[in-house]
Amino acid sequence: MSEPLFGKVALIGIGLIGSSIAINLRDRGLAGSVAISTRTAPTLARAEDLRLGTSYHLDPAEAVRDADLVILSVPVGACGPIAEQIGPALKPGAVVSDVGSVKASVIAAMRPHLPDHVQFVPAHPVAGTEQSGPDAGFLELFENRWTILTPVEGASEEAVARLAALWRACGARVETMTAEHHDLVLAIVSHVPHLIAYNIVGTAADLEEVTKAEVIKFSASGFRDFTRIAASDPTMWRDIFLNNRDAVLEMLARFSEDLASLQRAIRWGDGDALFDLFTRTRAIRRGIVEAGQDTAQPDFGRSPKGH
Ligand SMILES: NC(=O)C1=CN([C@@H]2O[C@H](COP(=O)(O)OP(=O)(O)OC[C@H]3O[C@@H](n4cnc5c(N)ncnc54)[C@H](O)[C@@H]3O)[C@@H](O)[C@H]2O)C=CC1
Ligand SMILES: O=C(O)C(=O)Cc1ccc(O)cc1
Repeated sequence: MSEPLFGKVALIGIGLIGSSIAINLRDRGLAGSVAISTRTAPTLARAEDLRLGTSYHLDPAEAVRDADLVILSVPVGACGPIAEQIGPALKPGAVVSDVGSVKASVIAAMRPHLPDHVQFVPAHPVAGTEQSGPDAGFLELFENRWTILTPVEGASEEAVARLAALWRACGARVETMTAEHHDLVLAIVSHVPHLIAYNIVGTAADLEEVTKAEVIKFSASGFRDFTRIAASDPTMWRDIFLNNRDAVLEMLARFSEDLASLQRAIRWGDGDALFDLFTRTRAIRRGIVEAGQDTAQPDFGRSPKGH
């Protein structure tokens, strides 16, 4: 058990990420009290059954009253409207954060609604699974994974350091960068790969000459990995693509060019071009494994609860 890092923490949204944070706060003793707010009564009741917090509220403004730290764990498109709801109820000096997979548009949507007397430190734990909802969370989710902080101008160093300490106490490694750079990096390492997975599974599902039964029966592990990713939450991913539009389109343009050159290599029987690329990409994979960044991969979809 650690010393509580914050007195009262308010968690708005209690899906995979919110519930994983709640479990960390509870099991590691990181908060004096934890107020939970979510949109629907059944989800709130489930959070209470799971003992994820110490008080439960349908009204987010009620949950954030007197909170020292507020974390929004909702689809990125919901962050602006929630900031508008909670803005007037925030305590002076409170740290306000989120966990959204896109940063610049979330900051633009939230900032106008936050009073000057709070410290806004947006964050993104780069850790997750394809599961969602309050039952999906688990203690180890953030273990050895990166959390990226994108503090806005004017946030105090003390607020950034306190939030970083909380994420480290959850087992995460912490890095700070601008929101724009975050969005570019995540477009290539997370958003475009998800789009590729949604696309290939959709393509396979629409084939006429290959039946769905055959796709399931003969799916090799590569295709199965795509289906896991393509099972990710539709609302969450719709919001990510709508909110990281420019960076995703930029990376997709590069991707399409490279795909066209692979197409050409296959058409013209250019085995050297294929072999050279596959050799380079194999080295990248080995680098990831050597850096210890593959450790969470086997857990994805196989959390301790057997998800
Ligand atoms: N799932 C993942 O692997 C990761 C997700 N994220 C980010 O974390 C955030 C939450 O994602 P998850 O926990 O996976 O989602 P989730 O679907 O498991 O939970 C979302 C929560 O937000 C609430 N919610 C949904 N729409 C709402 C609205 N319009 N107004 C108020 N509340 C609403 C839901 O009731 C639920 O409590 C998203 O912004 C996502 O981009 C970040 C890292 C990883
Ligand atoms: O399940 C997977 O493979 C993921 O990639 C999880 C994930 C989804 C969204 C994020 O912003 C970060 C991590």
